[in-house]
Amino acid sequence: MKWFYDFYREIATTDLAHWLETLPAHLAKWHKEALHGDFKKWLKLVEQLPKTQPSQVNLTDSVSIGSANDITEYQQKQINGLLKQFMPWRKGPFYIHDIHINTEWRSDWKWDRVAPHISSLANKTVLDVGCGSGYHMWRMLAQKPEMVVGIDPTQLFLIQFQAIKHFAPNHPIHLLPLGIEQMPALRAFDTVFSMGVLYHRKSPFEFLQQLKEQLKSGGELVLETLVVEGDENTVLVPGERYAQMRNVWFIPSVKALEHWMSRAGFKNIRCVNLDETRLEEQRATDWMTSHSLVDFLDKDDISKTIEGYPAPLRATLIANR
Ligand SMILES: Nc1ncnc2c1ncn2[C@@H]1O[C@H](C[S@+](CC[C@H]([NH3+])C(=O)[O-])CC(=O)[O-])[C@@H](O)[C@H]1O
Repeated sequence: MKWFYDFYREIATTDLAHWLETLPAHLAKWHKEALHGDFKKWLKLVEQLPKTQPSQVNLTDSVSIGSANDITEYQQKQINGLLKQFMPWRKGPFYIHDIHINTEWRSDWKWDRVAPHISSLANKTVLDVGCGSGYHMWRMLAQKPEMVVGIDPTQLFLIQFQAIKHFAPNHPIHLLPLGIEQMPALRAFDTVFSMGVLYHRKSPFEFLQQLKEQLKSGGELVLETLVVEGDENTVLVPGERYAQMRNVWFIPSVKALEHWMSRAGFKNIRCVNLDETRLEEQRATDWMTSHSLVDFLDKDDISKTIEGYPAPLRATLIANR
């Protein structure tokens, strides 16, 4: 697939070149499987997006590409209709020629909590593990890194990412449909982000190790995850569901997570932000019309999930390899 060939060319002469020993085989396998389902239909729809010439790309305080004045009314309707085919849009918001993709999550609020605490990304090589539709990668790009690479195994997120990238194609930003477990130990990234993924992993220590193996010596890990109140020995392992999510395994306290990170060999570990998820941050919209946070909390006491666990509390921790 052309997207991936472009990426191979871009990394061939960089520290990421080792990746080419495994990546083509993983993507070839993925491609064979993907072309059976919805992905094939989505791919055709992405190709129907009209080519436009955006007059501006603003990534500093939003992800905003082009304005309505750059295109005809007909094109705006066409773009809107095609983008709606990629619902549900969960992570954003995006503004494409003034079409507001009002996503379920205000991912910009998470970025506002994280960004003040990270080292500058200028001229850096950056990995975002579990990047979703790539919203935060676009915001990272505003700091002029050398390259931003995201990995996320969810097909719809790859399509949403490519739909956005269609309107701003010439930026060093790539999404690959991989899980972290498919990554060789590259030790080549200056900064590795992993936001909203740790609690989905069955083995958090293995996950921390996998993140560490992507970093250069001295490189920075930015880890954002669900936490609970408690001491070094407090960890919530919920039942089948947590806030209706099925695949949630470990929700540690900040102290426990710091301890885990230290055992995994990270240095200079610090928690830079702690925040309760507000109902306004995750809600149903015209672009994601099904259930959202309000339906996942106890309606008589929103400090609890409907399963009776503490409501989502998220922490950002930063550390170095
Ligand atoms: N093995 C895996 N390897 C990599 N990614 C994975 C894996 N398994 C699942 N994911 C991906 O991790 C992301 C988690 S969402 C966070 C998005 C963004 N970072 C955010 O901070 O808003 C949070 C949530 O849905 O709870 C999804 O996009 C999965 O496809």
